[in-house]
Amino acid sequence: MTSGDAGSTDGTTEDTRRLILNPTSGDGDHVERVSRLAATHGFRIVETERAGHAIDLAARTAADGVDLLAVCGGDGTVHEAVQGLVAADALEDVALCIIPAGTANIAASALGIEHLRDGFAAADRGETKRIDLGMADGEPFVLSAIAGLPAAASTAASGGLKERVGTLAFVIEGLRTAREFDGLEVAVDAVAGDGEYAWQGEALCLGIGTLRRFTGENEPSNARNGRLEVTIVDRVPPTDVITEAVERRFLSRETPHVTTIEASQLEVVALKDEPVRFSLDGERREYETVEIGVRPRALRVCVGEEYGSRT
Ligand SMILES: Nc1ncnc2c1ncn2[C@@H]1O[C@H](COP(=O)(O)OP(=O)(O)OP(=O)(O)O)[C@@H](O)[C@H]1O
Repeated sequence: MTSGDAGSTDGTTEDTRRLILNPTSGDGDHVERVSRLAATHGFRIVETERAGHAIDLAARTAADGVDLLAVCGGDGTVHEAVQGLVAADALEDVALCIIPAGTANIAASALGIEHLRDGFAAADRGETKRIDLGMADGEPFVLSAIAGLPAAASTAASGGLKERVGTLAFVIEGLRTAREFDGLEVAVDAVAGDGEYAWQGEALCLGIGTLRRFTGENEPSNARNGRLEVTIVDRVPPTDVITEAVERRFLSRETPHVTTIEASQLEVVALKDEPVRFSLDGERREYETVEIGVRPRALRVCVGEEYGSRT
């Protein structure tokens, strides 16, 4: 195994497949198994040694001649690896394959990769798709940018709840876990398909999704239309949100307190003195003003068979 700070290849082995391994993600019991699978599937491993390390490790892959980068960890590790590829301008040279070993693994799951083995199988099948990349003030995100709910809520809502009420389940889960909640006073200006869209007021939450969707069916987004799914939930009592989530799911009805638009870019401005706290793929960020856009189909990813046949 190569240490995290190892440089490029030693010249004696072909190193076009590399795997960044976060040994601390999930419950941390995946290292041995992943090491064995990586060897079988021809990946050279580099382990992360600290938070943020996957950014540097990914940034140097293209220069080292890597064309397939596997990332083993959860959504946070994937987020960092993509940051590294963007920083090195390497999105065209290096395809990404997620090997799920985190707590929630929302990105892997959205791409049809549920288990470690599925990740390696996807790498071997070699089918890649181009997916949209969200950008928040220049920082890429794969899944979503969420404001207004505690960070814990931006991980997956429980499967059962999601089955019952659809993708808005994450809001309900957030309300359940929030001990105190201040609301979110923001102005949102978006460029939508049919013109400009402006919203201002107090929201319960704001969800901006690429691979992740917040309303509609339980299916994940295919993240290939060059647009962000923007969902604004007004500040209303939790019971209203639950009712509306159910109405949306089962009656496909537009509901008064949940606004969904598709936008190619938007600006979010905090209307209070304090910055707005966002979760970018689960990583915490704060902004007084943030420009959020999308780079259409900028990221090449390996996909599971089911995703491949669906899109
Ligand atoms: N060697 C390391 N030591 C400590 N922290 C690390 C190390 N390598 C990576 N990290 C940090 O671990 C954090 C959590 O990783 P990640 O989000 O991938 O897993 P998770 O939280 O278990 O899963 P998920 O995000 O899917 O719920 C990341 O923010 C990353 O910066």
